[in-house]
Amino acid sequence: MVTGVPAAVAASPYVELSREQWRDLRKNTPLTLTEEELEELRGVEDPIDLAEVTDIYLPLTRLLNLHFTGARQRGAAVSAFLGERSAPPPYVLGLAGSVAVGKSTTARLLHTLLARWPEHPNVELITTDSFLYPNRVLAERGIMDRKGFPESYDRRALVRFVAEVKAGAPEVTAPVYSHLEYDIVPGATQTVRRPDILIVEGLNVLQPAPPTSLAVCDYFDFSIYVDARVEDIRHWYVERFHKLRRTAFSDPKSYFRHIAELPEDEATRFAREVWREINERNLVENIAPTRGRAGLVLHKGPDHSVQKVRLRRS
Ligand SMILES: Nc1ncnc2c1ncn2[C@@H]1O[C@H](COP(=O)(O)OP(=O)(O)O)[C@@H](O)[C@H]1O
Ligand SMILES: CC(C)(COP(=O)(O)O)[C@@H](O)C(=O)NCCC(=O)O
Repeated sequence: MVTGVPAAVAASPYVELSREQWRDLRKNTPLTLTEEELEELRGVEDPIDLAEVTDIYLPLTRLLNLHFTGARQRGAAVSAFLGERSAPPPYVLGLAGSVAVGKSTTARLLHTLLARWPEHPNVELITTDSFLYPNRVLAERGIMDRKGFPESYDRRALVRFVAEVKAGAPEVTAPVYSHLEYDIVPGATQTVRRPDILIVEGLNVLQPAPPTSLAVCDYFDFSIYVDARVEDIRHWYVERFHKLRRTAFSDPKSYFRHIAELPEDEATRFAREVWREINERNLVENIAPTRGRAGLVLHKGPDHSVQKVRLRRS
């Protein structure tokens, strides 16, 4: 095979690119973040490095910018046909993957990088945890240990939210979930105001719709699945748990404040159990089976660096 040419995956709509092949597709996309800005963006939680931004995320924003432009042109063609002069609808980008695979980190980076393009300065981000049922409802239904499974979400409210944004509503509001309190915050809302791009990040955003209704992914212009080996994700989950134990869990408002006082080995045991009984099950049963629906799959190695990219051609 000629090197540099992406491999077509046998009997699959994807082309597979190595990290190097993908990196070269950055072409002349300018570097839009300095080391200082990256520092500001990553905060204490995200030790993402600049090479990862330049090699992986800049080519990705170039692809998304081209795709966005194509979607706008298609929208304009339909408007011309209808003789309308309406504003173009927001471009909706879905971002899926396991708990702890790095979805929030990827979403935050894309948010910042995409907003630097003149064609789409107004980027909004919503995470599907906003549409989890409050703990009271989960407890009433006996599914407190199923948080993150499809049935723990108010899926109709989520679909309605994205449908309204996509329809160009001037203001659409969503509830707010607090990871600290491990619950929906009563009365709190966030508002999305006609963005150029809406990023919808969550475990189950690629789940197909039940018969006779629509799913949130029916409104996506493009979608990304963040992938890694289960053993690596488990390790990141436990590592993040310990990091949180030293920081957020010691807050008196934290749902997990009792964990901050546990000895290290007991906390590890607890984190592994939550991983195994909730998050890994959800990954295997519900999340991983949706990977083949994504427009792009980013496959990470054990150090979080993206090693392989699969891009759907059709
Ligand atoms: N590119 C990266 N480089 C280094 N660490 C990362 C990267 N992406 C995520 N992480 C770390 O992995 C853990 C899980 O990432 P996070 O974005 O919180 O996952 P999710 O939103 O999928 O639950 C966090 O501790 C985060 O800091
Ligand atoms: C809040 C989550 C369900 C993720 O929600 P998402 O925004 O992906 O819809 C997840 O982070 C979570 O809390 N899972 C429950 C098990 C656990 O505590 O790890």
